[in-house]
Amino acid sequence: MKKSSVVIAGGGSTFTPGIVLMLLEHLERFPIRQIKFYDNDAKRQELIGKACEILLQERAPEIAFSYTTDPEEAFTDVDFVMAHIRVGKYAMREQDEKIPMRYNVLGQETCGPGGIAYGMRSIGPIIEIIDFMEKYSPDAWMLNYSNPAAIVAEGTRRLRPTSRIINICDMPVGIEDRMAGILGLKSRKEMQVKYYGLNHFGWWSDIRDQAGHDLMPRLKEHVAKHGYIVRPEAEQVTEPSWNDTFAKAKDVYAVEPDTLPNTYLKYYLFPDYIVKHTDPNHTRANEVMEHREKNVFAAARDVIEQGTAKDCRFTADDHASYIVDLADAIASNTKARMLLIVENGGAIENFDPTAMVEIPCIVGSNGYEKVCIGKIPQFQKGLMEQQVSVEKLVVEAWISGSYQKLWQALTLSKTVPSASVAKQILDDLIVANKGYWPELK
Ligand SMILES: NC(=O)c1ccc[n+]([C@@H]2O[C@H](COP(=O)([O-])OP(=O)(O)OC[C@H]3O[C@@H](n4cnc5c(N)ncnc54)[C@H](O)[C@@H]3O)[C@@H](O)[C@H]2O)c1
Ligand SMILES: O=P(O)(O)OC[C@H]1O[C@H](O[C@H]2[C@H](O)[C@@H](O)[C@@H](O)O[C@@H]2CO)[C@H](O)[C@@H](O)[C@@H]1O
Ligand SMILES: [Mn+2]
Repeated sequence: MKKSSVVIAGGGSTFTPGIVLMLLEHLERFPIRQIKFYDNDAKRQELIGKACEILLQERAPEIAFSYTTDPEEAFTDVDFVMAHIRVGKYAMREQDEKIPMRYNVLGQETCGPGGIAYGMRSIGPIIEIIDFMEKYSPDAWMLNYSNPAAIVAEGTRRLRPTSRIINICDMPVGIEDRMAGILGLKSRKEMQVKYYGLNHFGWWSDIRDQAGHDLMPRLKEHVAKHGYIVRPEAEQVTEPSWNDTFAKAKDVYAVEPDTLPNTYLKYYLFPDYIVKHTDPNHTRANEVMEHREKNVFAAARDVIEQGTAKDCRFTADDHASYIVDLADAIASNTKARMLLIVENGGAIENFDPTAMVEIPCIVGSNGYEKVCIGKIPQFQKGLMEQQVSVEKLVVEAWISGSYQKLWQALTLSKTVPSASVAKQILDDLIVANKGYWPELK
């Protein structure tokens, strides 16, 4: 079996050690000869790089390993680019979340004005990474987690339409794990799902077991009472803010009980509730800096100080397993059915063919084939048309440097109450994002 070479772009990410652990766990089915890290922040990447160097040396010394900020070194001789960059890092995520709250509008990493601001920062650097890949390893595939995936995907569709990039999200598989828990199944992989929507904006319309039995009725009964909380009677181990999100799915489901919702729909259907329950001075970015970032970097420091990764506290979850499954599906032509963010092209019959939608695809060595969804209901179609227009306007604004288009994008977002509030938020975001956004005229 051919051994693959992988570069992780955003080497200093909190998710990098998890991906390394997952790659090591799956060497039998997805053999690796080389792992490289690439980041534009040498200092941040060095800690994760040094710790992973020790881990790899102990667990798989045959795998060549290096980390660098030099694009030529990073992108030469690779088969897969696994990208998860955060342009502006947590400091800018904090701004994205706090600025809209000044106007009682929700502040979120990928939804509403925060997601729009993040999108405007991310398009350029993602295109730069695609160009590095195509220059130094033209046959490679880029598997992209970098958010906001919906806007990034539309940006790549417009600016690099023939590039070998696949955009993905781990939220549906995270929810599917919970569904499997609710149903008492061993793994989400025992379910075959039909799902459609935009990224962080979708619905399950059909879920069956391997024998073809409909699992939706049992799931609906549970979600109607408990949302996606698997065992409501037990103590919850998930962070409280995520726990609230999984519980709130109960209310999101009540609005449209024919399907099961992605948790992110709460931001669009209950924005007033979100604003009311958000501390404008301490948002999710603060929580992540105080917990995940602190813990991952402390774990890396421990490995470096002790000179061994024997008892290291790195962990891997769905995020890691999903991207490794995707790489494996391409490398080994597994024809796995996976949710990907792809150009609609008629897969959702009554929806814009140029929209980037999240739907099941069959993945193999030639890339992916889309599963046909057919017609979607009016409620979902209406919401998606509004949201996809926001995403398209953001990309249009980035390409043409248009203040007007970005103002329209913010105005059209279901999370923003009026054009005047949209303008005030936009003007604050322009100041905060100086140096990251193209100049708008
Ligand atoms: N698609 C999904 O479902 C999903 C799931 C989880 C995380 N994510 C995304 O993964 C990314 C990483 O998340 P995190 O919380 O670990 O962030 P993080 O800040 O810990 O890591 C991001 C890394 O990207 C680097 N970076 C920023 N700009 C860069 C550039 N232009 N070139 C190279 N490197 C660059 C930073 O220096 C940093 O080390 C984010 O975009 C996040 O939104 C996506
Ligand atoms: O607030 P954060 O940074 O903790 O999470 C934001 C991301 O949330 C989703 O990813 C989750 C995933 O669903 C869960 O299973 C686990 O792997 O953690 C991830 C990150 O915490 C979402 O899909 C991402 O797009 C968001 O960036
Ligand atoms: Mn996601």
